[in-house]
Amino acid sequence: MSCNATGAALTVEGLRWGPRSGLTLVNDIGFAIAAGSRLAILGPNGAGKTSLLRCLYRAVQPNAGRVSVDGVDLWSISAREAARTIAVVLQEMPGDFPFSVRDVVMMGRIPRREGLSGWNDFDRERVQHALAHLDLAHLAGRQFSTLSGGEKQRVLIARALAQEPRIIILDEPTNHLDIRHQLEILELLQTLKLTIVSTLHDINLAAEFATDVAILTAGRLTAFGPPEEVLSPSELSAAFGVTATVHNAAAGGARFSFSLPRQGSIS
Ligand SMILES: Nc1ncnc2c1ncn2[C@@H]1O[C@H](COP(=O)(O)OP(=O)(O)OP(=O)(O)O)[C@@H](O)[C@H]1O
Repeated sequence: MSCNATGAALTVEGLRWGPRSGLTLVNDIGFAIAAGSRLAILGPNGAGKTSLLRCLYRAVQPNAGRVSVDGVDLWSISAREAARTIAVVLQEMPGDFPFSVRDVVMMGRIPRREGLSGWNDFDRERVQHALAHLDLAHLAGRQFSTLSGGEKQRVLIARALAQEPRIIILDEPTNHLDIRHQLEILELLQTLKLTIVSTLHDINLAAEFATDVAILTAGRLTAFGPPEEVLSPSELSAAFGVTATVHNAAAGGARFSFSLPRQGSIS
């Protein structure tokens, strides 16, 4: 990753996807974010957040609608070109993965390799840079499978950076992380000039991290916009079926607490 790398604009129009006919998990979704934005996708379990992400990084082809990066339809370019543009950090981590940390980060360079050529000095330099950026240089020789959940997560983010993408898509990147590492990872992502799209379950973290927030409910986009507009008690209460209370809104740093509603208090 070059520290001077820039993000790309992402536009989603009329997006619909389901794994089989009669089952639609992503339903008529549309939004646009500018280059360098950080979009947090929120919503209850099973709302379709991961399914939407899969459409955004070209893991599945939409049944309708389109996803464009800087105005170019993601399905009009090759898979390799898409992989050079979009890096993905997923929740699932293979348990038995016989590679060193350096090898795993090097895998990020695969879409950038020419033909069957081996790694060159530039690839090695990019990997070293990504390792240093995530404070992983001291773990470079360690077997990936021996790392803690938080360390693995940092390695996967380093792999994404080594890819030199314009957009990074992350599925619950703060899972497995203690609060300090959660804040560190989100701060690191904030310092990049790339476009970031991430699902998050922690609404307070999302409020601090995101420039744009999307709320998904039952496969549909029910709210989209800047966090100060979208993250309201009424919107959150409706989406999650809880009672959301806002604190410190006047100080500019809204914080929410949540409780189960008393019967009849949520429509
Ligand atoms: N290939 C599939 N076939 C059938 N159902 C699926 C498939 N993929 C996902 N689902 C179902 O679709 C719904 C949405 O799944 P998805 O993983 O996108 O939700 P999510 O919002 O990411 O959930 P969570 O917050 O729990 O991770 C879930 O009920 C899930 O079980």
